[in-house]
Amino acid sequence: MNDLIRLLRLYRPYAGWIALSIAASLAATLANIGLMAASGWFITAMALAGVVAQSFNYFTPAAVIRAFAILRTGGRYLDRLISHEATFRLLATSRGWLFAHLEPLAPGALSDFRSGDLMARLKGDVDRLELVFLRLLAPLAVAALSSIVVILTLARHDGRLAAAVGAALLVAGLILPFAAAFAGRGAGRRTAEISAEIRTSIVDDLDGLALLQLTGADRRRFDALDRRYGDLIAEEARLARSTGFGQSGVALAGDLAAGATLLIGVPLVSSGRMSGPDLTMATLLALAAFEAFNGVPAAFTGLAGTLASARRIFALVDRQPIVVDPAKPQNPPARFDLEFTRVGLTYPGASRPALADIDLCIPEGARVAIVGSSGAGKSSLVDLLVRFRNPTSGQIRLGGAPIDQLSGEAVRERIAVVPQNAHLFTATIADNLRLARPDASDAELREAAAAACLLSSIEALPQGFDTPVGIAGARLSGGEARRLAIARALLAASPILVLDEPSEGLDAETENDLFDALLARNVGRTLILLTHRFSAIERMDEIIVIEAGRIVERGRFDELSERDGAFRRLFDRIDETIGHP
Ligand SMILES: Nc1ncnc2c1ncn2[C@@H]1O[C@H](COP(=O)(O)OP(=O)(O)OP(=O)(O)O)[C@@H](O)[C@H]1O
Repeated sequence: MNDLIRLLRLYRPYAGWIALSIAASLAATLANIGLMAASGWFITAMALAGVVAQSFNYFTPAAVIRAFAILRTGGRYLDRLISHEATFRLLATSRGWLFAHLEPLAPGALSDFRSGDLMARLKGDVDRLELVFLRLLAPLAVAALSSIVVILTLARHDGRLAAAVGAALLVAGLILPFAAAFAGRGAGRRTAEISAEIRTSIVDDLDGLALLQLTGADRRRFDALDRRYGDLIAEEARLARSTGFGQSGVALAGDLAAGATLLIGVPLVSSGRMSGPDLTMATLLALAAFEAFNGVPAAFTGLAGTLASARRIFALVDRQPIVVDPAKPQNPPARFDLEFTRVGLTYPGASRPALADIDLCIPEGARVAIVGSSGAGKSSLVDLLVRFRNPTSGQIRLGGAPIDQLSGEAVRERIAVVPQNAHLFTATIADNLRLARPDASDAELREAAAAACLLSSIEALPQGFDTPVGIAGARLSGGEARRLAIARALLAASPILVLDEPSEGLDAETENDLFDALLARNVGRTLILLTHRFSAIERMDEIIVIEAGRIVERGRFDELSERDGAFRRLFDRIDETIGHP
């Protein structure tokens, strides 16, 4: 119930549109009921007049029938127009609203969601939200309001007629749909869950299709998906049976109401308390009133699925971001020295800290390499630096300002990071570069590409900077993709540049050229390298060695190489594994 109320609150900005749509739909439904009833009355009255050879003014009823017919058509057209407009507005804002909640959660608070799952929530689950409005709220309101009009009209003729039809409407409008919804509630919820699971799997499988083929797991995954589709069809069949039970119940209630009208009305006509045409009108009025209830059982059985989708959306919206910006962020500093004071980080649920007692000062313009074996804590350090996470203890300062007093955006504008698997968008090379600076000129793009040793490769392409990079950069080699990501970071012109294994996948010559270019073109800019490669480390001002989350050694390359310490142990190990000179 709480979920339903919360869902209805989402509709509040559209209360006007919803009221308009209900008004148009009500006009069309009443016109339809009126058309049936007036036509019945008219035909019976004409027939009776013919039997007794009496003159009959057919102009007025004919005009009323025409008016009802026009109102019905116009009302239906308006109803479709308004309800679609309201639905699209609702969908557009719901998706925007959900995305606005998602954005501050990335990356930390979303790390346990698969991208397919997020996609399923943003698409399928949001789509289902409209159903409450389109199939439940509006039809139920129209059915209830039109029933009141029908009951009041019948009550003017005879109270028993009104009571009989009212009772049947109550059964058709509430009791049967509730029974159908109760019978189908499990199937409705499971339909939403299985649909979301299938969407998630499809996105995952498509992402990893090449790997699935390589490992021969594609057939197994396909069969598993097929089985889930089988489950979905079975649940939908169950749901359809419940809906069908509800709908046939509504039709039966309508027929029973018409029968009851005749049962009560015929004696009234015989005793002269009711005219023949009025009885036809009352009978058709009762029958037509049930048409408004046709969609109600489906709306009720669909509610469980819609609420399951709403719960999946609320679960996302209710997540708290890992890092919250200060209410009043400080002005960004003018200098860019980095200072870590006794910084520690323990991931939730972890038995040991990923980082502990990190004391580190990187002056503006310094060139520093941070090295350590896999899992030592290098990426965690960078996450803290760009405020993707807060340290569990200690403090980080940028230009003297505690970074938790700065907005995340201000920090990230000043610290550009190129992670190991930097994402490239499915767009052209130029589009990917301009993500960092939309107003960058062509000359600036060329300069950034040259600084990342990528210009000659781009110029060799027939479409140059307008070459599409393929899905997530699939048309580029690993080394090219990495250099494109570096060029993008260089274009951002942030005073601090952090590169995670920038030369991975490059041959020795290109690697050398890349570091020559990076060092020559970024004088004055702080450069932090996370790397295992000697050619890069040798040229850095300082090397910081991390082991199990702690700084265990630091110094210049020649000092550390001579010392029999952690640095030598680390690189002896790498030499053994990759046979580095
Ligand atoms: N989101 C997370 N939740 C829990 N533990 C994490 C998380 N991210 C990293 N860790 C753990 O923290 C430790 C440091 O990981 P980190 O990714 O910082 O290492 P790294 O030095 O960057 O490794 P690599 O060179 O392989 O990228 C590891 O033990 C890792 O398992």
